[in-house]
Amino acid sequence: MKIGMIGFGNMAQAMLEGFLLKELVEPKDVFVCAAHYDLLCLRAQQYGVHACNDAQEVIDQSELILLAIKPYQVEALVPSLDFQEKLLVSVVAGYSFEKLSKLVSHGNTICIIPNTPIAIGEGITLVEEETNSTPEELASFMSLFSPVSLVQFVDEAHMKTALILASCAPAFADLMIEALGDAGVEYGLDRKMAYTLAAKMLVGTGGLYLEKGLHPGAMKDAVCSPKGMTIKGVTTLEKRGFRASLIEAVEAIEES
Ligand SMILES: NC(=O)C1=CN([C@@H]2O[C@H](COP(=O)(O)OP(=O)(O)OC[C@H]3O[C@@H](n4cnc5c(N)ncnc54)[C@H](O)[C@@H]3O)[C@@H](O)[C@H]2O)C=CC1
Ligand SMILES: O=C(O)[C@@H]1CCC=N1
Repeated sequence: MKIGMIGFGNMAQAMLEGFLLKELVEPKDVFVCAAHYDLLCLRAQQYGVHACNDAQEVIDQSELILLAIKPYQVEALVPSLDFQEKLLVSVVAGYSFEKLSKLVSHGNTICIIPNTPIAIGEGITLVEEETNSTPEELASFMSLFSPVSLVQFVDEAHMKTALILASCAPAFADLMIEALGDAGVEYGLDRKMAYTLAAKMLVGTGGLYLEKGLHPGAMKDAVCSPKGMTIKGVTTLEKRGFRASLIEAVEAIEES
């Protein structure tokens, strides 16, 4: 399948890396454009994909088009494009199907929110339930995204909350890896090893939940021995409002 990417920043490159890793597309079948052509050419060369002059050229060359520009760039660009009855898959946060499809000429639309771990085939892709895509188009979309991510269909009312947990929270996890890494370095661990331990701990703890389905509180209790080491850290985090901070972070985005 020939795929196009309008916008070739962090999210587009993460998706492309996942698709290439799982051999879902070949670089010669990928067409990309971005705001700065010279920089685009350099990045496109790194992946072996085609750099196009503009978004219309991307659409001309592709069968399925991914829209990966910033939300504030959508109104100025999308209405000027002719999608030629091809499928547009938008990753733009804050653009529901109802809002985006009004701007799309001659093409069906699926609104999704992926997350950056899609680059290693461990992503989450939230898909807004409302779409005008055909069953064939939906099957094409699934063939691309299900090998690289957990695909979850979500109603429009809950897309924002789901995207905070799936797509914003990787940044929270990164803060945790960085902070635990700093603490490890403070006590003499090599920095790379400290980050690796923290990162693998997050992957394994998440995996344990997904595999066993235990309550997170029960998983925490299983680590805390009576009068042991872990409970001292847990009670310190509770006094400092660790869980409340995470809840407030979600609320801050939700209410923005
Ligand atoms: N970064 C993330 O983790 C996630 C991002 N998203 C969504 O992905 C979209 C892109 O975000 P990022 O990749 O993080 O931003 P970015 O700033 O890294 O990339 C934006 C890209 O759009 C290009 N662009 C700007 N104007 C253009 C135009 N007129 N024609 C063609 N390309 C143009 C820029 O050159 C750049 O390549 C946003 O709408 C965001 O809401 C969704 C889920 C997660
Ligand atoms: O921060 C943002 O706006 C984008 C959307 C979700 C993750 N990154």
